[in-house]
Amino acid sequence: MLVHFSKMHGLGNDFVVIDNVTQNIFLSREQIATLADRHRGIGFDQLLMVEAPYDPDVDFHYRIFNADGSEVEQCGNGARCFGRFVRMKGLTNKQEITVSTKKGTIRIRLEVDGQVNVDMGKPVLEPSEIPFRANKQEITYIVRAQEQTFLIGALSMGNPHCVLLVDDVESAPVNEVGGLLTRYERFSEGANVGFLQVTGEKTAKLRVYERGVGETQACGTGACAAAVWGMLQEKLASPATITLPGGNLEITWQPGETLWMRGPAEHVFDGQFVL
Ligand SMILES: N[C@@H](CCC[C@H](N)C(=O)O)C(=O)O
Repeated sequence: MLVHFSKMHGLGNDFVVIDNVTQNIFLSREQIATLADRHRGIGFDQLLMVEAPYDPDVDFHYRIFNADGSEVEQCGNGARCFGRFVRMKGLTNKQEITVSTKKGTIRIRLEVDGQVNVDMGKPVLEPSEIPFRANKQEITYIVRAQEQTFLIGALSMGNPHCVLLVDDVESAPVNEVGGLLTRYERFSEGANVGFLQVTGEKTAKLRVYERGVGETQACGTGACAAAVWGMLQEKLASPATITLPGGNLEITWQPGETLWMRGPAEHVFDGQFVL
């Protein structure tokens, strides 16, 4: 069987996108991990599946798989590529698309300048919903892992995030500490680990060690989570420009409101593989 796909990226966070509205594809965890291999497969950080809606109030359903084959709840850079993909493939002619995901519904707005703005929903701060095992309703915690102590922010954008404030993001131990905290026991589902350096009232730099992948060029939900954490601590103001290794995202949020994430989405090539 031939599977048609598009290779896309959002700030270098790269994807294989499969139209499962007109195709009927099932991939096992192992098959996804093999396809994600950058030496023996196509190579990608996440695989995105565009599906027909289950709910009549939305336009599409969106499934997301990490490079290790695990299915996850949300992907911000992927959401922008999803919006560009469904328009490019003629699956919709709408400028604003409503999409259900494993955790919640997002709204994707295709703007005239080519940027894509996504209503990512409300950040979740309750520990029981992150899912972070803590009993206090706070978002900054002191945690100990492998005899080291960290001050972390823990919150969810549908998927779980941990954020650490650093003085210099370039020299931050992203692989070492990211690799440790992504599996930290109090995150029952694991976590994406962001290293945030605030550089101005509305600017910050960020590197993210993604759960199920490792460090990526950019993490959209990571930028949302880090911006929210910075704003709640009054270290950052909205709208904030978050600079990731792959480029900039603009995050607009006020407490109690839904969060908007704005940035680019690029198509690289179309291809086919045999299943
Ligand atoms: N790259 C993504 C996040 C993808 C999922 C993440 N690795 C997880 O396991 O939650 C983004 O742009 O948000």
